Amino acid sequence: MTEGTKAGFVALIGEPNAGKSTLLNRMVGAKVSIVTHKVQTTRARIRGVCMEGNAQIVFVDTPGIFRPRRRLDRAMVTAAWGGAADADIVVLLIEAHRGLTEGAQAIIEALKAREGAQPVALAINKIDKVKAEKLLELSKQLNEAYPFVRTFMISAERGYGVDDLREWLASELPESPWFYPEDQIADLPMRQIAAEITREKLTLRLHEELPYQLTVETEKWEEREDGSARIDQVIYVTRDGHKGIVLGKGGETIKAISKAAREEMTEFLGRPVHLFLQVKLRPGWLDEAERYTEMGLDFRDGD
Ligand SMILES: Nc1nc2c(ncn2[C@@H]2O[C@H](COP(=O)(O)OP(=O)(O)OP(=O)(O)O)[C@@H](O)[C@H]2O)c(=O)[nH]1
Repeated sequence: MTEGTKAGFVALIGEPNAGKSTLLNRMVGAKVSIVTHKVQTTRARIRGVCMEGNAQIVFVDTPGIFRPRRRLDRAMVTAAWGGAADADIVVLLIEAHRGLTEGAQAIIEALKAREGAQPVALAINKIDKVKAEKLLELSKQLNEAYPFVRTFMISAERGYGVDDLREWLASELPESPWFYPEDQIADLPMRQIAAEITREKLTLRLHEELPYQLTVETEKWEEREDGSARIDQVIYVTRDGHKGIVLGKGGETIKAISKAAREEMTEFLGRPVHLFLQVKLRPGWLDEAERYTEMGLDFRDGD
């Protein structure tokens, strides 16, 4: 079907923790990206697709934009801006209670520096956390800082204002045939979704710096005759000492993580899953090109 249809790409940008994944999940109506309380959980460029009337909106959920220090961080930032560059519309998410932070200011400066760029809409998120007067003031301040084409006040978590934003995005998209079959919600391969699920459980369970230095890969995926799936994954750690932390006393930690991940995968796939996790030491993974490609990032971006 091409007659009267619209389709296009929307990039969600914002500081880490602004609520990009929550907004994406709310718009797409399914758990596509991974939401946790920790910052910087979105490493890969994940897209969700949603239908609004005759329009197909393809979201590019970008990693949080921040000041890059490490090589991996730099690759993430390039991926974030790469997503924005490909998009028809950019939506900048700002946290209502934090306002125009230094980080937000840096993003606005970067937006201004682009040439012939797409329209940028402002979405002030987490409005459930502030009073109305403060919102109006913030909206004025932000619109003075950048010529946003529209301003939306939303709460991604509670769903306030999200329908308006989605309807507006649909109305702005160009006429085009759809990119994906209507019932398809995410183009992220199942193996990668399964790895993201395990990584989310690790992040929730293990605190401080450690989760950041972990990566999960799905090594094998076997469809069984009884309708179940056997999934083998490897958790790579960068230091030998981390292995013990991930395994826990008597393997308790890894067992709990495995159970939680398996339950979520079973629910996601709608059929039984047998999950096998292994922990391996790979000191150099942060610098290995292959790992970056698995995460949807271009290694050269970090140079
Ligand atoms: N109170 C409130 N909390 C929200 C809202 N939207 C998101 N959050 C919370 O903010 C936190 C961060 O949300 P995410 O969606 O993971 O943020 P993100 O921008 O994708 O973060 P990165 O992946 O680190 O870039 C989570 O704990 C969400 O539950 C909102 O409208 N109101």
